[in-house]
Amino acid sequence: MKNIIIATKNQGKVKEFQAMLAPLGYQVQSLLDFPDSIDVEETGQTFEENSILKAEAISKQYQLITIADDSGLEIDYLNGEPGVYSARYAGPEKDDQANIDAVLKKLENVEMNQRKARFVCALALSVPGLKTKTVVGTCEGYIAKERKGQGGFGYDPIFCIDSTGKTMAELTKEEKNQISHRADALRKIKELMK
Ligand SMILES: O=c1nc[nH]c2c1ncn2[C@H]1C[C@H](O)[C@@H](COP(=O)(O)OP(=O)(O)OP(=O)(O)O)O1
Ligand SMILES: [Mg+2]
Repeated sequence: MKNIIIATKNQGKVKEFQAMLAPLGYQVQSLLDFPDSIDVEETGQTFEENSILKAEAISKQYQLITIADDSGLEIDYLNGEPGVYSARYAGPEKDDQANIDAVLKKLENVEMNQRKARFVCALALSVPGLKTKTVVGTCEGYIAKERKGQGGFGYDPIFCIDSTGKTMAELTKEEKNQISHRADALRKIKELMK
């Protein structure tokens, strides 16, 4: 059995990594299983920098193979906001509903053709003693005018996928894990893990 720590406390991410990595024979743990894990401040300017900070701190603390995920939403009309501030867009409480409200408010009266956006996921793979590797995955879409769907987490209820017009929250778990930014990044990092 191959053990791996996902350096996240986000339950939504944990479930997706478990669903995507278990079929490959990985035993996935997260920081929810390590209550004494150090709190890593996300001081980077990019998703990639933040993913490296989180992966290296945790792989060092436990001397285990670690993947960290730093991800978020980039909205063209807002010049890439909320970007690396996605989790804290409406304040330090990291409240998904308040974050969605903040985005919808900023895009009030903005036409459909100007609501283009993408989810971005940077993954950093840190193996004790080796140089950290990173990959970036994306998923293109646009911001809906209102919430739709019950699945997923974070901004999923207002993120429409280009091809279907459904929001990410209207997809099944299996569908999301085929097309998401996280799935895209994971496919790339699997190549590096071979
Ligand atoms: O598939 C997704 N579907 C919807 N929203 C998403 C997704 N992926 C990231 N997001 C949003 C959630 C949060 O607002 C931010 C991540 O922030 P980010 O710092 O990477 O994660 P976090 O603070 O929740 O947990 P942690 O740092 O412990 O991994 O982007
Ligand atoms: Mg975070």
